[in-house]
Amino acid sequence: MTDAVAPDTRRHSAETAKTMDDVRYEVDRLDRALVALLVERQSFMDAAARIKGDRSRIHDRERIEDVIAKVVEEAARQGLSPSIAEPVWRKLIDRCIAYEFEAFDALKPGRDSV
Ligand SMILES: O=C(O)C(=O)C[C@]1(C(=O)O)C=C[C@@H](O)C=C1
Repeated sequence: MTDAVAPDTRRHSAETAKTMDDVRYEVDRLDRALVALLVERQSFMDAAARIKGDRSRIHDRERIEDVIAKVVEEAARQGLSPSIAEPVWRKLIDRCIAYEFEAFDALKPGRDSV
């Protein structure tokens, strides 16, 4: 009896993919991995909502530009197109801020600041 996991014979790289089924199998696999990373990122919005005492600190323009600058630099280093990286992260942060406001208000109803 072995507990070895059977290799996934459908796996491809971008170079070995021959059909759109091959491409979509990989895109779906990567999307699942991205969702898992975003769930982890989202969990830190819950933590930020818990830690920030003042509702006005949720939207932090200076930190937003710091995050974007770091992402754009890392995207260039790893080869992600800047025309994907910057707008995707701006939208992601925008949605994370909305989520953080909801989490803050659920945790601290009626609290504008402490
Ligand atoms: O760094 C923070 O203060 C966060 O809450 C995280 C985050 C982000 O999504 O990266 C979200 C809200 C802030 O306005 C800035 C950045």
